[in-house]
Amino acid sequence: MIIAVDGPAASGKGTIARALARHYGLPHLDTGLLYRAVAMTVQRLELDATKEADAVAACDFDDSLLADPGLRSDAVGQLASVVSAHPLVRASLFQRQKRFAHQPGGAVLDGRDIGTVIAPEADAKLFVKATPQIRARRRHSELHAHGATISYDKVLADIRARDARDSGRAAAPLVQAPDSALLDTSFLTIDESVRRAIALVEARVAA
Ligand SMILES: Nc1ncnc2c1ncn2[C@@H]1O[C@H](COP(=O)(O)OP(=O)(O)O)[C@@H](O)[C@H]1O
Ligand SMILES: Nc1ccn([C@@H]2O[C@H](COP(=O)(O)OP(=O)(O)O)[C@@H](O)[C@H]2O)c(=O)n1
Repeated sequence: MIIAVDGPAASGKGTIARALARHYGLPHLDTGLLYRAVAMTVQRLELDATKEADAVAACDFDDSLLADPGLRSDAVGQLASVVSAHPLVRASLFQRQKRFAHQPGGAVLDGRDIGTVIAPEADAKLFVKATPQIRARRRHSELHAHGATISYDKVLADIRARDARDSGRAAAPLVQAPDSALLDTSFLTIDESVRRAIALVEARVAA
């Protein structure tokens, strides 16, 4: 079974995708980490994220980078949404994600374009959302728990900027797949979100 989980920054899609993977005994891929790794490589090599050729050169990162806690920073998230707008960057990461989705037994992937581009044939698709203010509060707490000193206002502004870039780009924009189930986590606890997500997947696969 392939499960696609998409949604904007800090909507809870990663938390839900990990829980679904545990529940169904499936491997999970956080595809945002791939774009974050490209962004961090651009940063390290002092390349220009706005230039497609520079961003493509950074796609050749070492997989050990995917475990770097620095990938979770707000600055890397921002830069990830710049490099991810380049069609050749998306093309360069496409096969890896497609292969992961189609491994024997299936997989859970979360990102922005899983249900629309990477695995439009997924058995179940969820689109996770929450208000920008609630997402900013969650991300702010998360960043502070990891030692960052960024303000709530800056996190909210960055989330809004990233939403606009991710939704406004021409290549694989963040958009709800028409055959996906919408899950608004704004006023749900993590446990409630996960229970709701499992129920939505069950309903999809039974249909
Ligand atoms: N329903 C929820 N209620 C409260 N906090 C949540 C909820 N879902 C996720 N979180 C927390 O919000 C933060 C962002 O969640 P995450 O799943 O990483 O979002 P995304 O993958 O969409 O960026 C994490 O610290 C997570 O524990
Ligand atoms: N499938 C994906 C996943 C992430 N991305 C890009 O990578 C950035 C970081 O993604 P992420 O999922 O790690 O971000 P969060 O939602 O965790 O904040 C996003 O803002 C997108 O620009 C993408 O374009 N396509």
